[in-house]
Amino acid sequence: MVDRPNKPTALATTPGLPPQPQVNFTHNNSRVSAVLPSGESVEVLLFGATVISWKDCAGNEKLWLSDVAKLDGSKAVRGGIPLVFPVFGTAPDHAATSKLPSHGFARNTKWEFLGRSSSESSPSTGASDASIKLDFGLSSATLDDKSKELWPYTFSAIYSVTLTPDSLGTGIVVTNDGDKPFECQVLMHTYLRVKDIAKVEVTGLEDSEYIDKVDGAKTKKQSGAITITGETDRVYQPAKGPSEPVVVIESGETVFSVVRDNLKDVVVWNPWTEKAAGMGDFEPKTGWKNMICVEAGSVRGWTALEPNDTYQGAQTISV
Ligand SMILES: O=P(O)(O)OC[C@H]1O[C@@H](O)[C@H](O)[C@@H](O)[C@@H]1O
Repeated sequence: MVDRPNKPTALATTPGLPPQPQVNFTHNNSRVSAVLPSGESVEVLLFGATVISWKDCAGNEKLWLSDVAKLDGSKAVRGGIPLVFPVFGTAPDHAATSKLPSHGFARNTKWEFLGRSSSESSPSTGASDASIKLDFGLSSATLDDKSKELWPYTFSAIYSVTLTPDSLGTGIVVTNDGDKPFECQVLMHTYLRVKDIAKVEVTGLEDSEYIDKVDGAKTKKQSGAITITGETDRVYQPAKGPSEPVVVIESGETVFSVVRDNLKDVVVWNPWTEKAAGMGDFEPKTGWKNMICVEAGSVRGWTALEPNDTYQGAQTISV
């Protein structure tokens, strides 16, 4: 080959364009992470398409992740945002899903990375407003044989994780690709990190009915803001509709605001002392003080999909 002394060298960035979001594959391609030019980042495990980290531009972690969470695909992740599909908890009375593991197979199955798309910073202003969307796919064609046997429906799902400088969005699109109808439930089981649960209140669910899973599944009505003073496991039917934010306030300051699109229910969960002590993958044991799960989903009743029907649901968590 002839050596060319004046050969052009590759440029690290295109001149005139502000820096763009970066995507990296790590841990033997089992994780995908994205960093915005403004410094915010997100990391997603292909196993379960589980978001395991979301950091602000100063590197502060926004999600709670157990110190001993299994990140090797041997168990659903304790923390981050596990995706619950096609059943919430177990449903012994729902024949089609009764045999599935608790919270379904999506959080226990390796998803495929489908690609990224980004919106760029404006070259004219040079503003750091770039965002990135990472897409993941799961379908009956790639599901393991055991799950296929337990839930013999033909489906495809695309899960999108969108990072902007001040928000994280997760959204799912499920399509019935088969010739028989199926029913499903969906939930984004988000573990939000807080400094001290004693100083936390959750607003936006005032006057909403909820099923109290720690009190014999009684139906109750929320009066005022939610505070956490013991084991809490509630399935809310928000009275104000999905665009009314569910807000996590700590020491009087808003720390998270969750807006839902087509996810009609909200689960609020904190295991408190005893339940945390009983979970082998929950560390530190005092971790319940630093987390609150605010889980956007569609879990009261079932979403029925006829052949070719599509269901879409999404949440945006702003900081
Ligand atoms: O331990 P898992 O299967 O991850 O579930 C954690 C919690 O998830 C919540 O969504 C449920 O409402 C709780 O009942 C459950 O305990």
